[in-house]
Amino acid sequence: MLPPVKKDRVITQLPTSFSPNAALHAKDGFHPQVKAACQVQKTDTVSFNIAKVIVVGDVAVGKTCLISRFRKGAFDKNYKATIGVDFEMERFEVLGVPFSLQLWDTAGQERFKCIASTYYRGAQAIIVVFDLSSESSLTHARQWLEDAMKENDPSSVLLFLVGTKKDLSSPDQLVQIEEEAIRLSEEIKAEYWAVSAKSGDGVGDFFFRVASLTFEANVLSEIEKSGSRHVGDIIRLTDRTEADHKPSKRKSNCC
Ligand SMILES: Nc1nc2c(ncn2[C@@H]2O[C@H](COP(=O)(O)OP(=O)(O)OP(=O)(O)O)[C@@H](O)[C@H]2O)c(=O)[nH]1
Repeated sequence: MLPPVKKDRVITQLPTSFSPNAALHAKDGFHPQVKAACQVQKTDTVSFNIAKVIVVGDVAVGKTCLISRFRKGAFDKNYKATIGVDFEMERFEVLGVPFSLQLWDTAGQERFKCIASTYYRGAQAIIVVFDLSSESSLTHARQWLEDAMKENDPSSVLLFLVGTKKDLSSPDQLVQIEEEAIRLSEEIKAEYWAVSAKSGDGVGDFFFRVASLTFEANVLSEIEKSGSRHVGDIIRLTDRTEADHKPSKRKSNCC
């Protein structure tokens, strides 16, 4: 039996995007069909609803710190490279329905890239991270995205472009790099966010947005697949047990 979802992980409304290109993603709230499906479902019939999220980007851009800041509210200034992939699960409740994000933190180091890429498949969201104080990490973002997309269906994956280490840049430096980041995010149809794992700025809002949008996409996809007119069945159709989604660390011979 899983413990109840923490009170500060309860989502009742679609969080606003604080992205500078928010207009691109503006929505009044959750899709009406999603709200209807959630209203009639009985939470005791629901076990787990899960979205796989992969986090990619250059070495030391701050992928691990971004996840730790949200999950543990902590920031570690010492760099410890991710070896291959790390996996974390964060539980939410969205519109009364238990929902989890499987967060796959992949290594940015070239020598681990091959191992990490074997975990890209089946993602519902891809978070491409770059460092706001490093132009080259933004230039490489496109390649990270292309590699991650090779393993996924572009029509069903949500994309986020996240600039980290906002605390390190002056407003003038930020304007310059953000211009390019916003241009890229519009081109690849990603939501752009600027955050700091050190101060926590934007981190919570960002993950709440990821959880809400992936939840909504999951339910809508089930509605479409089932063609069901009985919205009460939708949530039950999307039920997946946590056990069904336990990652199996596959061995790879590719590196
Ligand atoms: N000032 C500042 N430093 C940060 C921030 N986020 C991460 N760092 C620092 O950047 C370094 C790398 O952070 P990580 O989170 O380990 O980077 P990573 O992208 O996971 O690295 P790999 O696992 O090698 O791919 C660490 O020394 C962090 O303390 C931030 O928001 N602000």
